[in-house]
Amino acid sequence: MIEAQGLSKIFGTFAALQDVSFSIPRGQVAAFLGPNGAGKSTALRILTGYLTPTRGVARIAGRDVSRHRIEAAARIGYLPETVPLYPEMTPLELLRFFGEARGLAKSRLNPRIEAVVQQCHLEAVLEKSIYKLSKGYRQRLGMAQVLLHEPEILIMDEPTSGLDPNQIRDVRELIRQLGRTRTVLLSTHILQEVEAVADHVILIHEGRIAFDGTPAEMAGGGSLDEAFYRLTGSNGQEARPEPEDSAPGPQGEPSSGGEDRAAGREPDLEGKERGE
Ligand SMILES: Nc1ncnc2c1ncn2[C@@H]1O[C@H](COP(=O)(O)OP(=O)(O)OP(=O)(O)O)[C@@H](O)[C@H]1O
Repeated sequence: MIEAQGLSKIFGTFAALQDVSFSIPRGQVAAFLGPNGAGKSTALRILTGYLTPTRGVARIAGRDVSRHRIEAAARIGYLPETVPLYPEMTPLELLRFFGEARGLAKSRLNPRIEAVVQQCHLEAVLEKSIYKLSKGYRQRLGMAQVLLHEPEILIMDEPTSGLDPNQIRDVRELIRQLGRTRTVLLSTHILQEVEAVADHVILIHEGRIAFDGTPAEMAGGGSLDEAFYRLTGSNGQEARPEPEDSAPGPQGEPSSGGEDRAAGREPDLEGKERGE
C-alpha cells in the first residue's frame, strides 16, 4: 500500500535520505522509528508528495506519488508534525472549511463531521476558538481534519509529540482504532509508542534503513531499547543521554548540523553528528 523504492533526498550536498526502500502492506500500523535528524520527516514528506525525491520512487497503492499527486492525496490523510490549524476558527468551522475544500458534497459533509467529532472525542470543544484549545485537543482536531475524507492511508509525523501522558494514551488508542480499518504509518522516536501501536517497525538512522521487521524481531528476545541503541547509538549522542562524566565538544557543546545549515554551511557528510 505504501512503498519506497531507492529513495534518496539530497539538500545541497547533504544526504538526508540514502537509498531507502521499504513496503507497508494494506492494514498494517507501521512505525517509522529513528533518532532526531534521522530522516523520518523527510521520508514522510516524500511519501505524501510534499517533497520530490532526488532519486527513487514513492508509491501509494502502486502509483508514483510524484506523478499522481492529487490521486495520492485523495487516498492519504497526512498529519504533519506541526498541525496546520486556523486559531481564530472553532473546530466546527475548521472541519466544515476543510471538508468543503476537499470537495465533500453537502449531504456527506455533516455526517462526516459528526463521525470524526465522535471518533476524536471533540464534542466538548466544538464551539471554542482553536487558540484556546490544549495541545491534546489540537492534535485530535488535526486528526479529525485528516479523517474527514475517509482516507485509506494515514501518515502521521510524531503524533504524540508534546502531549501529556493522558493525551498520549488517548491518541495512541485512537491510532490503534484507526489501524483496524486503515493502513497507518507514523513516525516516532519513542520506543513505547512502537510497542503500543505498531505491527511493523522501520528503523532509520542517518538517512538509511537500519532495521525493517516486527517490533519483536527488532527486540530479538531483549528489549527494544537495547536494540535501538545497538542499531543507532554507536556514534550518535542523540540516541542515548551522554554519560555524566563525558567530555564536552570543542566549544563545550556537541556540534550540530542544524547550526551549520543556519550559518549557511553544509555539515560534514561523513560527520557523526547530523542531528538538529
Ligand atoms: N529543507 C532542508 N534543508 C536542509 N536540510 C534539511 C532540510 N530538511 C531536513 N533537513 C535535514 O535532514 C536531516 C533529516 O531531517 P528530518 O526532519 O527528516 O529528520 P527526523 O528524523 O524527522 O528528525 P526529528 O525526529 O528531529 O523530527 C536533518 O539533519 C535535517 O536538518
